[in-house]
Amino acid sequence: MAQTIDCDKIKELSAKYPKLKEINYTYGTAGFRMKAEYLESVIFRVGILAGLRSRKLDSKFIGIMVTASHNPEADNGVKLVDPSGEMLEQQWESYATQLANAQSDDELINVIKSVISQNGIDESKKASVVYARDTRPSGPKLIAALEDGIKAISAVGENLGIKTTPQLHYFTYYLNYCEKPTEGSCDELADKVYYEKFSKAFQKAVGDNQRLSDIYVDAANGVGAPKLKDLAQWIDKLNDNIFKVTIINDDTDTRGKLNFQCGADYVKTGQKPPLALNLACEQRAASLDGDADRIVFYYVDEDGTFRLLDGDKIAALSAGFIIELVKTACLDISVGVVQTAYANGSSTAYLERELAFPVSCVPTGVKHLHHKAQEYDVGVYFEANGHGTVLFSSKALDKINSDGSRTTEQEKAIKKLQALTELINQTVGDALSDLLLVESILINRQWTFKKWNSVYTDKPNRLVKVVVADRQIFKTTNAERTLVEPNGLQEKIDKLVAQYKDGRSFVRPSGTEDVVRVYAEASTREDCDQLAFKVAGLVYDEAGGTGGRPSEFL
Ligand SMILES: CC(=O)N[C@H]1[C@@H](OP(=O)(O)O)O[C@H](CO)[C@@H](O)[C@@H]1O
Ligand SMILES: [Mg+2]
Repeated sequence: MAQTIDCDKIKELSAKYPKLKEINYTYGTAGFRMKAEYLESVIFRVGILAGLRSRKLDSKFIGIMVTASHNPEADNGVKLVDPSGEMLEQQWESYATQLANAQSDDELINVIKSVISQNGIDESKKASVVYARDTRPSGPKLIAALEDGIKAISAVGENLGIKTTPQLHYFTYYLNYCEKPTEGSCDELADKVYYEKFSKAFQKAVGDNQRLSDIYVDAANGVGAPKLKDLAQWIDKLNDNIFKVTIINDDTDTRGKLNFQCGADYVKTGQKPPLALNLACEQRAASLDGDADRIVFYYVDEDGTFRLLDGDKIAALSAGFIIELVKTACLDISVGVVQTAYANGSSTAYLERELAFPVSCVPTGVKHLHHKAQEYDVGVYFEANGHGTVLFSSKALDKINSDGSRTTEQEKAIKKLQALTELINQTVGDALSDLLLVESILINRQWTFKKWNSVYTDKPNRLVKVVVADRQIFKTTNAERTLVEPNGLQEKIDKLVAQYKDGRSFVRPSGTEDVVRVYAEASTREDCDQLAFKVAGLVYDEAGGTGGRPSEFL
């Protein structure tokens, strides 16, 4: 008789992690994310769900990442990763929410049984999961809860220890689809295959070109610091004169430092460098976030102005380079770009009008961008905040990797494209892979940051948070650019927007924080700030603002 789930074992282990009655959990854009102390029961149950998903998918490894990315150090979170390294399938997000909210152990068992029957899961199959965490102090305790969940569902778990989120995504794919050497721990192997792959591809992508000036990388005092250090050493071993990086904010030991006044989110939101980084004119710098899946670049120009090269600029740089190679190689491959409403209006205009790319706008959250990008032969997607990657379809890969008689120039372009397909982490946006991608393009083009920045000029923009009593009352449509509810609010926003030249503003509830976000852009900084302030004030006054009313920008 086929083995069935061991309800007693589940109940016994679950008793260690009772659900907090008052909390309603939701698997949102970033999985589950909140104060770490509320997460033990959730993470225990995520272990169970991963086991079920693995059984459903022929015992393939399911990935689990424990991280809260750019959130404050006291927060934590968890995300599930599907076998090919992509984000969890949508239907299973709702199972995750149902499991997390089961109030009693009996209810938990019922949800498990219902997932099993709805999916026709063979309970006797082997279940395999692979998991990692970032550097947060709450990580070890949550990993212990996860391991109990894995045990409860009788799955086999591979612990990768401390990794970046994209490393976990890549290694989940690797375990399922690449040949795995038998010796050595998975923890070490995950680092080795990652460093080897990306350092070699970088070497290939830069070719014989001259290196550029040194670059400072702010690692947000997170996991990106040790991993980038190792990766840079691997690159050095292949070519010690091509990439000189100085890592700052690399303290992963001192409490309270993670993401504090540093990191990609701080820099992008504040449009200023991390604290304690005094940039000389045109000194190149970049910031990662706490789990190293996002990156933004920046410098200060002659008159002291801070210049941010965000996800939109990364998309423009990479799409522009790729299309040039595709054209030189005379390949019949379409390249499209996917953005969200937060993309700067100038970037969309540049991509559509000057580079003639098809550009789509989708709701916030990488999964939406990723899915849309899969519709192109080559899909370039980046959120403005610096999270993104490039996807090469199998059609594109076949054409890039096929043999044929070619001119020397075409051959060179093909080789570069091949190198890019290896250099880009196609499972998910990856700050370290994106850093190398940008660096290799700039090296090929011999471009300074200033030159890169000059491809188009960002419209002044502003992102504001408004705290309201209930953000769930905000409902949007049109890829989140239009409010449907609260009733009548969109018309009022439209009236404000119409008062500003090139004005654009939209309002949506955050999926990761208990706030409503207001975005505004206009042709001048003054207009933009005024528009953002007015829309934020409108939201506060008309939709249950609490705490302080948004203040004007100084
Ligand atoms: C404006 C903004 O940057 N929003 C971020 C943020 O989502 P919100 O739903 O806006 O809280 O976190 C997401 C997950 O990291 C990221 O995908 C998204 O881009
Ligand atoms: Mg992140």
